[in-house]
Formats: sequence, C-alpha cells, structure tokens
Amino acid sequence: MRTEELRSEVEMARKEGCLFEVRRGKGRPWWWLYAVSMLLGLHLIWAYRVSHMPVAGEKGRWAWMAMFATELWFGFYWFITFSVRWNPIYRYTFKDRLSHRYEDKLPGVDVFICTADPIIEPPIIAINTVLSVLAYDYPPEKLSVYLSDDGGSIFTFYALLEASQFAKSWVPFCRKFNVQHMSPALFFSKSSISIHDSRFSEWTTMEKLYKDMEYRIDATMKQGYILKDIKAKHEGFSEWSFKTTSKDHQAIVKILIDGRDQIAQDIEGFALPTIVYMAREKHPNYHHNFKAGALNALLRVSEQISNGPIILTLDCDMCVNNVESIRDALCFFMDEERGHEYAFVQFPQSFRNIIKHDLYATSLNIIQMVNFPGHDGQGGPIYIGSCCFHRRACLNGRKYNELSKIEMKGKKPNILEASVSILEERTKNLATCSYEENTQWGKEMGLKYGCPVEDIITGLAIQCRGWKSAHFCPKREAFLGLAPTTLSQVLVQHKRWAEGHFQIFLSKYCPFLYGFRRIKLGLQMGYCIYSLWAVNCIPTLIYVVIPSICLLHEISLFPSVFSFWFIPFAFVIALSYVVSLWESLYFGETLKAWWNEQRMWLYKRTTSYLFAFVDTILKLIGMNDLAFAITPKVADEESSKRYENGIMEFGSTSPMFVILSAVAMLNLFCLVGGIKQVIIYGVGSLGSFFLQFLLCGSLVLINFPIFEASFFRNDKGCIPIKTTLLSVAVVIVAYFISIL
Ligand SMILES: O=c1ccn([C@@H]2O[C@H](COP(=O)(O)OP(=O)(O)O[C@H]3O[C@H](CO)[C@@H](O)[C@H](O)[C@H]3O)[C@@H](O)[C@H]2O)c(=O)[nH]1
Ligand SMILES: [Mn+2]
Repeated sequence: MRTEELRSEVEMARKEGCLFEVRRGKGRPWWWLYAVSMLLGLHLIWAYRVSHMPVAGEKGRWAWMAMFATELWFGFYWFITFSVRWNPIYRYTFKDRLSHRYEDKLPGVDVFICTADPIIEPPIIAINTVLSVLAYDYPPEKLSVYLSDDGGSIFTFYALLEASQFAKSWVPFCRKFNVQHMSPALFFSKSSISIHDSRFSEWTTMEKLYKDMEYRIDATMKQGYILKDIKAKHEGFSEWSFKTTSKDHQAIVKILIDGRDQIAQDIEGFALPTIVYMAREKHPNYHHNFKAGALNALLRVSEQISNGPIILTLDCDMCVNNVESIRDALCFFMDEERGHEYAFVQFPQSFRNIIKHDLYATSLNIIQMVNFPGHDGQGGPIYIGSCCFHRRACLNGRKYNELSKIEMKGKKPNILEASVSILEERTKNLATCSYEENTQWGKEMGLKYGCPVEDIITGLAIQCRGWKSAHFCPKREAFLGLAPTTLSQVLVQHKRWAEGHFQIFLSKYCPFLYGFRRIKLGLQMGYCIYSLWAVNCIPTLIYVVIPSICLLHEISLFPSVFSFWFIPFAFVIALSYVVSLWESLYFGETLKAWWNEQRMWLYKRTTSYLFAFVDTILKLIGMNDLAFAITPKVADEESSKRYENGIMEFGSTSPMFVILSAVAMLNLFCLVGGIKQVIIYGVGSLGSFFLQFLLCGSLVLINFPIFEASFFRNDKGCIPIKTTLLSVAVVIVAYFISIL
C-alpha cells in the first residue's frame, strides 16, 4: 500500500545518504472527518431533491430537475477534488550531499526558453530570462541556453546578441555580489544600494550598462529596423533575408556564445555558458505546432550542440530566481536509490506581478500548494510547461525500465569537434518542420502535438510509460514569471487551458482510459479536476440563473429555514466555504484575495469554460481549428495602472463580458423583484426563499465591480455602454422566456 511505501521512503532517507526526503502532510484525521460529513450532507441534499420533486404539471418541475442534476455534478466534482487533496506529500532535498558526492560529475543542463511574438512578448523580457539562467550557480561549461523564437523576429535576435555581450559583465557581477534576483530587470527594481557602500560605483555602473542596453533595444524596436553598423557586428542578421516562398520549411540556428570558446571568457576569468538562438519560419504548408513544435526542434538542435541529459523548460517571461534550483532538481535525478525512477521535477510557477489582493486570482496558489502535493502523493505531479526539469531521454520517449539506470553523463556533445558554422548549418535542417515529416516527432517522441496544453498531455504520456515525477517547492521561489494583468487576458488564457484539458478527456488520452493500469486511480482522477473544468460551465450557469429567476416567479427551490432539510444545505454550504477560506488564509492569502478568487471562479466558469466547452465540441465535429492564443506579457500604461490599483479591466466589447454583465444584471433584477415581493407579502414569506435570496444576493455582491464598471466609471477600462445594453437585452429575453 501507498502508506507503507511512503514510510519506507522516509526511513530510507533517514538512513543518511539519500539526496531527498519525502514527508506526508499532517492533519489527515481532520480531512477524513470533513470528507465523511460532506458526503453525508451531499446525500441528504440529493435525498431531499428526490423526495420533494414537484409532480408532473406542477410549477418549477424542470427547474427542480436542473437543480438536482447540478447538485449531483457538484457532489461528483467535489469528490474528485477531494480524492486528490487528501494525501499530500512534501519533498526536501540535501544539496550539500549532492555537492559532496557529485560536484565534479554534475550533468550538463540545457535550458529551453520559448518566445513567439515580439509585440506581446517584448524581447527585453525574454533576454532577462536568458540572463537569469546564465547567472545560475552551475559550471558554465555544463550549462547551455537555447532561445526559440517562433516570431522569427530580427529584433529578438538583436536583443539576444546584446544580452550575450551584457552577460560578460552581468554573470561575474552576480557571483561577486551574490545576486539572488538573477534577472537584471528584477534585480534593479527590487534592490537599492547606499552611496556609502563600497560596492556603490560597481553597482551603479552595472545598472547604467543594463539601462543603456534596454534603451538601445527599445529604440531599435521603435525605429522598426536594425542599423547598418549593428548589422555589421554579426553575420546572423543576413539570414533575415530568406524567402518564405521556398517549398521547404526553413529555420535559423545561431550560436551566439560558444561555451568552449576562450573569447567567451570575461576579464575575471568567468567562462559563459553556450547561448543559442533558433527560429522557425511560419510556412503555409507546414504546421509549426506552436510551443510543442518549438521544444521538439530544440531537442534535436541541442542534441547536436550540448546534449545535456537534463533539460529545463521555461516560458520567455519565467526568470530564474533561485541560484540553487538546478541542484535541487538534481537531488531527485541523482539519488542512488530512487533517482532513476524520476522523469521530471516540476517547480511551482510563481509570478512577480501579483498585486496585494490578487485581483484576478492569477497566483494559482491553491492549485499549486494544495493540488500539486496531492498529485505527488498519488505518484506524480502533472507537467505544466514551465519551471520543469526533465530527463532528456524521457522527453524523447523512453519507457521506464527498473533495471536500466540512465547514465547521467550523456554522449559527448558535438560542439567539441565541429566548428560553429558547421554546427549551425547541420542543426538548421533539424530545426525545420519538414524534418519531422513521416517521423514519430509529436507522437511517440518529444512533446505531443495537437493539443493547446501540450505540456499536460506530454506529462501524462511520460507517467504512463512508467515514470514518476516530483513536485518541489523550495522556500525561496525558484522561478518568477508574469501573470496576465487584464480580465480578458486571464479569461482567454483559461479558455485555452480548459479547452486543452477537455480535449484530452475526449481523446484517446482520457486519463481514465490511457492511464488505466498505468497510473494510479488517484492520479487519473487528479487529471480530471482539470479535464472537467470546461464541463463546469453548465451546472454553474444553471445555478446562477435558475434559482434567481425562480425567486422572481415565487417558485421555491430550496427547503424553508424552518424545515429539517435546511440543515444539510446550510451545512454543506458553510463547510465548503469555511474549508476553502481556511485554505486560502493558511497559504498566506488575504480575505479579500479569497473573495476575489471566488469571483474569478464564477467568471471563468461562466465564460472561459463555456467557450472552451463549445469550441471543443465544434472541433470534435470538425468545425474549428486548433489555435494557441498567446498570453500578452505587457499591457498599455493606463490599464497597467488600473491593475496596480486593483481596478478590474473590461474596456473591450468581448462577448465574454456580455455574459458576465448579463448574469450580474439578471441577479440584480431578480433580487429587486424578490425584495418587492417580501414587502408585499410580508417577512413571513422569507423563510422558504431564504437560500435563494442568499444565492442571488451573494451574486449581486460579488458582481459589484461589474455594476461599478457599467454605471459609475468612465475610464477606458469600464464596461462599454454597448455591452451593458446587450446584456440588458439578454436579461429581458431571458425574463420573457421564463414566463412562457
Ligand atoms: O506558437 C507558439 C505559442 C507560444 N509559444 C510560447 O509558449 C509559452 C507559453 O505561452 P503563454 O501564452 O505564455 O501561455 P501561458 O498560458 O502563460 O502558459 C501556460 O500554459 C501553456 C499551455 O497552455 C504552457 O505551454 C506554458 O508553459 C504555461 O506556462 C510562451 O513562452 C510562448 O512564447 C511558442 O513558443 N510558440
Ligand atoms: Mn505565461
């Protein structure tokens, strides 16, 4: 049994020598008490629904059935969530033991960074990520950085060239000053130095060096072309004249710093890691398969150049923020007893731009702090695309075999023999999409194609090949990224996620089918929390519309406060909110952040998930194409300011906002209507409508930002009058339908 397994794992770690240790979460009896009482409450609610069903012809029979179906679904979904959360495990590493034993035998690490669009992902962000990686506390000859640019932008290439120059000063500076915020932008925004400090002049010189570089990149982008004398500095610029009309797919590979090169040595004797730029052309005849395609191309290219047995994948905005995270990851891979079972080590994705009360619930705190250790307890966390260390062999498609421990050293990379230009020429062909024609890339090898959450499906496949994975959450955040900062960005991002997960559920990779007998049932259910996100749109819409409309029509859908049946409803509602609030507060969120999170759940469920649901169905019947809407990493100045001040951003006329606004208006309308009836019929009638009032009232309350944005704001982020009118029209139509 799992319990035994865990106990013996901890035992083993105690025996000294192990590089990591596993500890089980505390407080499990409480969890069981919670689960049993919740189940009891749910059953009573269902019993009430069955026993009090209106007879045929009676008012509200359909509404009743919809409520019953919804509550069944919520119960089922709660059960899935609980099954993931009941047995979390937490991991600890012993990096001193690692250094002690393996310092001279550390494996090569290849870092893959993806960027795709120089406008919504400005190159300065991507190169800050590159620079943060270069500042890792790791032997430079064993570290290589690859930047994939799906935008194929000459400006990104230029920025990387600048960065590889700047790195020669930045990396030694980081060592000398023991810099912890390894991305220069973050470092200079977070730390300051006193004029009396002996390091003052060095510090300010470095700051100026960075600001100048930033300025040059910015100016070049504004100008729209690269100056002649800059172009003369690197022959790489000449490649941007390639013709896109060619029959074959084309790619560019440029080695900007060659790790074995002596010139790469800076004044103080610091060698720099290898830095490689790769771009794949957009070609009408070939699908470039978005990020998965980019990562697969990098796998092939890097195999020829550095061939590190460990790979770290990062999004362009995800800076390294902890000099030790490579070593943490290695503690899992290199542990003598159990290391060979692990395919990947996932770190949490943390964000550097979350505001005080986390307006859009973008920190993903609860998912990462509660769910992920739970997945880990069931055999392995999921792979979420960024901040994850992989074994190259596992990404390439290798099956787990108890007997074969993977050699960490990897084959000798070719860079030792071939010249840079030969390597570039050879790897260029490997980077193209035409190279993948009639191969297993995207199917059995590398990241999987055809899904907007390529990471999830790839991780699932790795686990189904017998590998374990680990979730590791160090005290100091290992990585810091940029969370979306406007409501529509968040909703679109979640639409992509929900859609991807739901597609997996409906495909042959459905965790229950594909994972059957390959991974634990608990882990299969774990994947389903997300796979079924999209489906939640329907029950949620039922719950936010029907009881309120029924309130208006004096149809009671819940037991009266004076009835016995009121107890299970009150109990389940109170318990689930108390537990969720407790979780949030426990993980350091504020009360207001929790409230904001509840609102975001409502918004995601009624818009992102709905659109994801519909789009997935359309795609299933062949009416829609696969897309990957990239999340912008920047917003305009005004809306950024509103974000900083915690003001919700609407602004555009998105159909998503019409739905949000319509739900809010409908509930306001019903609440007013309900109150009117109480005034007419007296407070006595309140009893049997109490829960409906509570629900409708909470919906009005939580939607306050929408009313504010429709009626009391006139900045550019308010709700356009068109959207408000449309939503009112929707409410009127809904009202007339309901009286038919
Ligand atoms: O055609 C593309 C599209 C995207 N990207 C890159 O993929 C990364 C992730 O894209 P982003 O729009 O930032 O997605 P997020 O929703 O923020 O990312 C989460 O979700 C994705 C899956 O939906 C994962 O790939 C990411 O790692 C994970 O952080 C970025 O670096 C992009 O530059 C490409 O390289 N090529
Ligand atoms: Mn992102």
